[in-house]
Amino acid sequence: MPSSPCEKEEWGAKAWDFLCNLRSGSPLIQCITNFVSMDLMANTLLAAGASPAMIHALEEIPDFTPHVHGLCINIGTLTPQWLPSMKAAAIEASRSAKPWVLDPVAVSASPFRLQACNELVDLKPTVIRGNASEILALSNGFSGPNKGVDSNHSSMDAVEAAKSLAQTKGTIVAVSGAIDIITNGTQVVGVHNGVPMMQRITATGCAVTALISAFIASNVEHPFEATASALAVFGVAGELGMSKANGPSSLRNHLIDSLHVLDRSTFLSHVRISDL
Ligand SMILES: Nc1ncnc2c1ncn2[C@@H]1O[C@H](COP(=O)(O)OP(=O)(O)O)[C@@H](O)[C@H]1O
Ligand SMILES: Cc1ncsc1CCOP(=O)(O)O
Ligand SMILES: [Mg+2]
Repeated sequence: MPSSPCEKEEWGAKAWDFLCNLRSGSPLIQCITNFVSMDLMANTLLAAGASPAMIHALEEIPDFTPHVHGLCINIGTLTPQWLPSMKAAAIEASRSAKPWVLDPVAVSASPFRLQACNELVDLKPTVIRGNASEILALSNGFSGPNKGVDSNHSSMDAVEAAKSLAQTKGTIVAVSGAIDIITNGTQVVGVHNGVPMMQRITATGCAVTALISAFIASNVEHPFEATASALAVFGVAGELGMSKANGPSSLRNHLIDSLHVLDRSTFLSHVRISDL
């Protein structure tokens, strides 16, 4: 549904303010993530103005996690050895009232992964962000053949699954895709930013999940709006980067550069967030 000019301006201004809060506060974000995404995730957080720390040893969680502003947990290269760290960090974040985000990468790939994800969801993430196939699988408890870490569904196919997951688990759910969907179980918002070539760079989904962690850590009173804002900022950076890129490899660099230099008027002229 196209947004009215007033609605568009309100969302744009809000999203820009949330980015300013992130830049001025420079939140410390702990990421327990897959080996593929560590570099892009850390560079995305730095370009946005946050401070990333990829710290995942179980022995370090009690010392380190109480001091972070936000936490990002991503099961992309999950092994039984990593799961206890993820759970301990999630428990510590909840105990110290720090927001945290779960990225259920390839959740349907195996019963082990689905079970691990369900256990993490029970630890009450502030936000779950996945692609459409992942949110459909997590919401429906489906484990079976899918397209690995990539999606073979459109985000719009997962609106009802996302709402149901948000309602039953009491969390915010974000489904990325051509239109990013954000829901708390009742309200549903769409972000119409980004370019299709973002799917041709590995770990862009992981990176935007980390960016959501930084946005909600910097705007703790408004996790729903901050989640939509993070997706819009990342999408706009992708659009600006695409105007200079020749393909996925240069887009990756130009997206990071665009995120770093993003200014208010450029952002406001590109942002497209609306109620669905
Ligand atoms: N067709 C598309 N058009 C515009 N942006 C897209 C498209 N597909 C994905 N994106 C953007 O790429 C980023 C990664 O999303 P996605 O590819 O769905 O995640 P994942 O890598 O976890 O599968 C998100 O910011 C999303 O908005
Ligand atoms: C390719 C791959 N394999 C395991 S994790 C991973 C990265 C997935 O990144 P994204 O979910 O952002 O596409
Ligand atoms: Mg992903």
